[in-house]
Amino acid sequence: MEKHKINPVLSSILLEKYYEVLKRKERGLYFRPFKDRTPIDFEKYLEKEGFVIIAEIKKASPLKDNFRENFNPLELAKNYIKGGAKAISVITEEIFFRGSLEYLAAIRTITDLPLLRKDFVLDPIQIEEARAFGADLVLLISTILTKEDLNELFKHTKKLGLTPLVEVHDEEDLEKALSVGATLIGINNRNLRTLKVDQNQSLALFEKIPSRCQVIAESGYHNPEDLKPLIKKGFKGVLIGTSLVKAKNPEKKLRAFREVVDGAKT
Ligand SMILES: O=P(O)(O)OC[C@@H](O)[C@@H](O)c1c[nH]c2ccccc12
Repeated sequence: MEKHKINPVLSSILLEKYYEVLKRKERGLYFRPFKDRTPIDFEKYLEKEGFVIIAEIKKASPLKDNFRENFNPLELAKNYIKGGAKAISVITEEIFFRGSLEYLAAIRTITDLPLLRKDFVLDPIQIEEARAFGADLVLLISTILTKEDLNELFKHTKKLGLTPLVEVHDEEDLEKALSVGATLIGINNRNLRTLKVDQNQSLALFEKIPSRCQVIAESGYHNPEDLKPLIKKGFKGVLIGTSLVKAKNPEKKLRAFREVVDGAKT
């Protein structure tokens, strides 16, 4: 696939998002349950934590419908908390991932852990939503944004007191992220143009990131042993979705990942 040809699934998602943004702008944002809450400074939080596991609430994906029977986002979040998650990522995209902003707000009522709004953010109004529904962090995906848009969204996120997690997949994405001043970077092992996952992507791209940045590895982690090379290299954390959501016992699965993290400390 040519570099700039966007995957048809991704272009459908982006089209849906433009439409959602238009609807939101027309309707306005009236329900703002957490508008007075002070968000957590996630970069400071990371400095005092060791390697963190960010556990993701992910009902489905464009490639796989419903990862678990009887999906209950609150139950899952409780399992993650008991299993030792240091932050929770909540996918809020509704059509392809079957997520919801409601899940985000509901989870905020049961925990003080940092929460990430995971969506395809194209417009500042989505950052206002994230803040209103209890998020601390917002994912900004470098691949789908121009440098100008990334810059505007990055500044807006900071202005609202939230932390931008800028997601990159390759050097071109990274160059954009660094040019807007990103200091918290997520390397997605999944190429959003081909949808293929390669764990080596994180390890390779890490080398190109200046040491002032804190780096999180994202996607495709199923085996606890896979965290060892990340910890050794100096990653600050990992984002895990599918393997936890699919697990019979997500709390136990998370504990297995945690054991590798705790073991690496000694
Ligand atoms: O389910 P996985 O392979 O553990 O991956 C989680 C997370 O990295 C993935 O859901 C993700 C990373 N970047 C995204 C952007 C949009 C939607 C989803 C994502």
